[in-house]
Amino acid sequence: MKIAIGNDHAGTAYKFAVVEYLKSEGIEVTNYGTNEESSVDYPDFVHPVAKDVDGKKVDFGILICGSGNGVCMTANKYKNVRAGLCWTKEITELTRQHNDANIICIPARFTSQPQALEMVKTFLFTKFEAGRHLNRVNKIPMCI
Ligand SMILES: O=C(CO)[C@H](O)[C@H](O)[C@H](O)COP(=O)(O)O
Repeated sequence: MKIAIGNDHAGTAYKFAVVEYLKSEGIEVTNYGTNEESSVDYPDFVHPVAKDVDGKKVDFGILICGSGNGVCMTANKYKNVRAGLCWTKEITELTRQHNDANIICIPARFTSQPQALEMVKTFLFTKFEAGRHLNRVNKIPMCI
């Protein structure tokens, strides 16, 4: 499995914890996020992740900022990206099972670090249910 990860200054500490977990599992990860806690602009660290997911260079993306919303909005500009904002294990399961999300967006300022790690594990290993959900996911891209 190949993963791309990105974060702004609000997500730096959580990013390091997530990368450590991924590496301990033998998962290949490309880190596009800032490694500093000084203020940066989140889109600069989202576009490379979204491009890799959009171009199917990686299986999944992980994005972390303060609220999770800015990274999510940016990533969802890409045609083949389905980025889901997750704040509980259950929401994370649903974003994979029902929405076939390929990027998880984590709000570092509104989740604990153990919770963020639990969500990452859940996201990577929960399968899309397809069926009725596939019809709906296929209707997401804009037709205009
Ligand atoms: O919400 C965000 C983007 O919508 C991100 O959470 C940023 O991390 C947040 O905006 C950063 O805020 P700061 O006051 O500049 O640290």
